[in-house]
This record gives sequence, C-alpha cells and structure tokens, in this order.
Amino acid sequence: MKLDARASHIVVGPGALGRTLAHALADRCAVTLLARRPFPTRQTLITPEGESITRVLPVLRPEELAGRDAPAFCHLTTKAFVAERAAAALLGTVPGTPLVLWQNGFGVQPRLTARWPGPVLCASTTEGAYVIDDATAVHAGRGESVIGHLHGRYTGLARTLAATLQNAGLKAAAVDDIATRLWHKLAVNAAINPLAALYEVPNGALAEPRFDAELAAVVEEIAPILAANGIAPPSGQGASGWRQRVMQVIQATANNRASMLQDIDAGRPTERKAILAPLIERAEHHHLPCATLCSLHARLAAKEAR
Ligand SMILES: NC(=O)C1=CN([C@@H]2O[C@H](COP(=O)(O)OP(=O)(O)OC[C@H]3O[C@@H](n4cnc5c(N)ncnc54)[C@H](OP(=O)(O)O)[C@@H]3O)[C@@H](O)[C@H]2O)C=CC1
Ligand SMILES: CC(C)(CO)C(=O)C(=O)O
Repeated sequence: MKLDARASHIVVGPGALGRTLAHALADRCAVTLLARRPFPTRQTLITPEGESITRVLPVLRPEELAGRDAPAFCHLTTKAFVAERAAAALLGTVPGTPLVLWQNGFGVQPRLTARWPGPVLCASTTEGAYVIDDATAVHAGRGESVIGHLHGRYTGLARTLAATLQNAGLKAAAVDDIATRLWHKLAVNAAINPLAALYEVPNGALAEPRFDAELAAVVEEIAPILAANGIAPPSGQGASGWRQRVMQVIQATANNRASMLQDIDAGRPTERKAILAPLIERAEHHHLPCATLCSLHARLAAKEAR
C-alpha cells in the first residue's frame, strides 16, 4: 500500500502516548483523536525541550467515524486492559483499516493480530509521556519506536509508518522481530514496574542492596521462561544477561516513577496482567517456576484494590 504524505491517522485513546503521537503527526498528516467522552480539541503538548505547543486537533467519538473515509492507520493508544474493547468499538466503522498497537506487554498483541479483520502492526516504544489534564500532555523524554507485524507480514506498511513517524520527528524503524522486541521490553517492565509500584520508589532506588534479593528472584524466574520461549537477552546470556539489561534500564531511568507506580499514585489499575500474565502463562505451559511472578501479580492486585 502506498500512502501520501497527508495520509489520515486516527488515534484511539487520547492519553499521554496518544496525544504525543497526534501532536507529532499533526503538522504532516490529518490526525483525529478518538475519545470515548467529551474531549477538548484545543490541545497543548510540552515538548522534552520544555516548549509549549498548542494545536487544534479534531476529536470524534467512535460512532462518528461511520460514513467517513477510512483512515490510513488507526493507532490504538489505550492501556492494554481496554485495548480489545476499544478495538471492538471500531469494528462497525473501520474494520479493514491497519491497526497499530502501542501497548506494553504481550497480551492484546497476539489476540488482536488473530482477530482484527485488517492488518495489525505492533509498536514497542521507549518514548516517555504523561498527562497533566485533558488539554495538556507532557512528552517527557525522547525514545525510539520499533514497528512490525507479529508474523513478519505487511513489511511495506511497517516501513511506511516508520518513515511517517520519522518525518514527524519521532525516531522509528520497521523491524522483522517485533515479537522478540515486545518480550524484551516486557521482561524489563516485569522486573522494574511491580517492585517500583509495590515499594513506591523511583526506578533508581531498585539498585539499592535492599532490593537485591527480590530483583534477583524475578530475573531468575524470567530468564528460563523466556529461554523456553526462544527469547535470549539483548546481550549476554541467561539470567546474567537479563540482570545486566535490567540494571542498565534502572540506571538510565533512575529518576522515573515507573508507569505502574504512576497508575497506583493516580488510583488507576496497573498493566500487571499485560506484563506479568504472559510470563506466568508461558511458565505454566513449560512447567517452570513462577512463584515470584505470581506473588508480584497478587500483591499488585491487592494494592490496586486498596
Ligand atoms: N505513556 C508512556 O510514556 C508510554 C506508554 N506506553 C503504553 O501505551 C499505552 C497507553 O499508555 P498511556 O498513554 O500512558 O495511557 P493513558 O492512560 O495516558 O491513556 C489512555 C487513553 O485511553 C483512553 N481510553 C480508555 N478506555 C478507552 C476506550 N474504551 N476507548 C477509547 N479510549 C479509551 C483513556 O481515556 P479516559 O481518559 O477517558 O480514560 C486515555 O485517554 C499503554 O499500554 C502503555 O503501556 C508505552 C510506552 C510509553
Ligand atoms: C522502562 C520503564 C520501567 C521506565 O520507567 C517503563 O517502561 C515503565 O515505566 O513502564
């Protein structure tokens, strides 16, 4: 599929990441925010450089898409636990449109790839963003995004989208191993996010000796589960390779409050199911130990319920 520079993009779920994408794309593409409730069209983004940019972005409700030209891409930028519900709401209006899944974890990706009637691309991103209110979002840190289809299809579409994002000022590349990339991010998220959220500490605190034992226990469970799934650490080998990777991310994001901690702070549900459940499911499938992961999952559920 060849797309012109003004290809239209629908961003479903106008939260932190969705608005960051929408603002970046808006100067070159036709972008519409799809919101499930009334939402302001006058939108401000604070850039990583501290600049405040206000744009007017069209906002529609899902049902208002009916009868309009099909967009080139529908970016699904909700949290993982509502992504399938949000996609289902689009089925009646844009069923064949390429869907781009921006969720962390590895839950919604295989399920929507199997079920959505059009192409499904998955994106894994290290962009950092948060919301101040309905009209203001902060693009806190620049990262990079990799995009691909779980089974290596639609490579041209992935390249087109990566080029579009790159032209919009976001670092992006099409890759042929997106499943591996998603598992890599999931592994790091599974090691850092639950502990940061449970102990309510910034990521950097996890390097302190008081967290050594718990961090080691998580990494020692994750390494064989991923190995049984054919996923090696990005560098090094086994548990020591994963420990190295996790420590690198802890150092690089030392001042961050992990996304699960931000969710706990705000009284929102965390993405524990998207991040921990796929590891637990794979562990059970391969008869591997996962008591630490199960305990983190249960402790997070209890903390969310408080
Ligand atoms: N923020 C970041 O820096 C990064 C986020 N990600 C991933 O991106 C995804 C989104 O994260 P983030 O932007 O932080 O999340 P936010 O909570 O900021 O945004 C989620 C958005 O989805 C909307 N939404 C909820 N339910 C529905 C629905 N049924 N239909 C349509 N929209 C809905 C919410 O609207 P409402 O306000 O009405 O609830 C909100 O606007 C997550 O999976 C996260 O892991 C990945 C890397 C970085
Ligand atoms: C890598 C990490 C843990 C950085 O904060 C993250 O992706 C998150 O907070 O979800």
